Amino acid sequence: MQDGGEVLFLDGVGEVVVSIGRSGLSLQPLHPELVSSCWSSITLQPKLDNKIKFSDVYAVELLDKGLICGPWNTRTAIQGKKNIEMHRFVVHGITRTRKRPSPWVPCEYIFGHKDLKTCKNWFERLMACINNEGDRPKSLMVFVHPLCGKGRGVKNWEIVAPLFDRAKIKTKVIVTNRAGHAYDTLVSLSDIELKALDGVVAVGGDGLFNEILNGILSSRYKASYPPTPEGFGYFGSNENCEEQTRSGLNCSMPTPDSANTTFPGNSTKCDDHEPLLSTSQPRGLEIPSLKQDHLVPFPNDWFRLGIIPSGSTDAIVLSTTGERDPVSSALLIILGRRMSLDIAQVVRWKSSPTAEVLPTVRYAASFAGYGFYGEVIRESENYRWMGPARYDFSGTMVFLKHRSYEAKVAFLETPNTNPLTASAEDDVTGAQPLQSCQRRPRKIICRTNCFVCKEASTSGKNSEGEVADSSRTICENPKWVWSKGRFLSVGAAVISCRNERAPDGLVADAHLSDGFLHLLLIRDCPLPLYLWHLTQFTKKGSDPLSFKFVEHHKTPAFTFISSHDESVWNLDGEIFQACEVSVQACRGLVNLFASGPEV
Ligand SMILES: Nc1ncnc2c1ncn2[C@@H]1O[C@H](COP(=O)(O)OP(=O)(O)OP(=O)(O)O)[C@@H](O)[C@H]1O
Repeated sequence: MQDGGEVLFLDGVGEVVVSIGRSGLSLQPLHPELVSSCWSSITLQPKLDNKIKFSDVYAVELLDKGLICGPWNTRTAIQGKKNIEMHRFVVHGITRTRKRPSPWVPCEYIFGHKDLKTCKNWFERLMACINNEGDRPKSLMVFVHPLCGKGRGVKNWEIVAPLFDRAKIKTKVIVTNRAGHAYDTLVSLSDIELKALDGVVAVGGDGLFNEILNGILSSRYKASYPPTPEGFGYFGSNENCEEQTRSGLNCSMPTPDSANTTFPGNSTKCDDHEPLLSTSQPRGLEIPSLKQDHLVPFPNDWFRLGIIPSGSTDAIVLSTTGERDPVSSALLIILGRRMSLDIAQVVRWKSSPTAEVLPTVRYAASFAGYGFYGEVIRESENYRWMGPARYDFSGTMVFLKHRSYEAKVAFLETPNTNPLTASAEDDVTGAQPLQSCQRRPRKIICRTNCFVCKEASTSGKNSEGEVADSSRTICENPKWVWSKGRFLSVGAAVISCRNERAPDGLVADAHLSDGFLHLLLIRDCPLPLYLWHLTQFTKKGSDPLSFKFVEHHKTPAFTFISSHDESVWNLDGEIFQACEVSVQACRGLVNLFASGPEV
């Protein structure tokens, strides 16, 4: 190779001078007059940029000797293309599809040279450059849910698996055979085994992702339970909980006996009706000890979770990438994109008013909802045979019942918790007409490189790359605010929860890692008004939270108490029976193979 680059043949372009820079390859066609713009419209061939960034190259391969096409232009199309047999190597990159700006598709640049040694030399140098791109995963565990969506899990994995092979990423693939399979596998994985992985990927929907999240965190994340308001809590009555009072907040620590009494495989005592619990086999699990030093503490800076969207809603993927495209998501994983994600820690104190107090921890990545949201999930279980259409059907049924629930909610007010809608006292009857709220602040939408999330995540890192656990010290001068009455629903969105029905999500300006929950309290109101509110979610750019019967509070934590017998919550689309819960946002608790929504 000479200074200033080397002449190689590029398939469809002809001779180009190729040189390696710090961040990518530069290409200069030797005969630009011969290069037609239409060559790039051939599938897999990218628009000819003068630069191929290493951060966008997901694999390099040496090919057998074969034909390389000359410049692809109108003249060659008429006269016939001049193909030359050469030694070849291929650079696999990504490009955007023409129709929409966002989804990524793989593309390839095939280079040729008459000398095999030259090709090998280029191949090795490029491999070294790609390997220098930090953060790319080398080993992943992949769970494939064969029945998710309309049975798309296996098919989607078959589509993207060759990309992982090409990128030389080792994948241990497990096709789940029951609910709870992924959870059990991850809980029983030793820390040494987990440490050998760069991440875990769900080929499924939000439910499989939730299972993986809980499987990873339940025994490895040790933190205080969420703060609770004065007068609430079972610290005296439960020997398993150590009372802690910090900054005027009640905080209790999960203990070996209490922290992990929740999910399929490790529930010792269960008064739930969660489908996961009934289908998994209970088994004795090692209970994590607080004194045990985990090799994989959470939060940390390296381990990541990924999703290849294949479910019926895929709200987590849509909210974190802006797309619902298995190939784009696979490329984000392979290229090692990273962003941190807040997680809601949900502690159930009681599953029903008469049940004994048994703190049970669950984690949710997108949403925790009660009332309407919980009922829809419970009802939809009766209509599984309908497939994803069951949500519309049961949603309509539950809507028509128009049930409201007596409940008390206390949330932490912080300087960031300015009232985003009408105050709780504004409308006790819930029967006021629609009115726009005057005080709603300007929405800052979370996007790729979001400055709001960046600010939050950089403030909590220590020198060893571990992320300081910031979820415990929530705010300096917290104040609990109570909201009581009859609610149609109570929900907490961790992220925007975009989905195909709600293009802006439940909360358009929710951020992926700012450390806050968006608490939505929907007070009882006449059915037509409730319908009006719900239909606003389906319209892009509308403001479904600007009704007087809707309270919207940005808060780090809240506590909920209902005396209703059949209280069910919806956690990331999965059922969770609970009448008393406390919830907190754990800022940046996990990392995701994503770079934020490009919306
Ligand atoms: N092989 C399996 N058979 C039955 N259920 C499974 C299996 N693997 C995972 N599950 C469970 O199925 C539930 C739904 O999974 P997921 O959300 O990934 O798919 P989905 O098609 O979006 O489903 P849903 O519409 O029920 O939310 C999860 O609780 C998951 O744990």
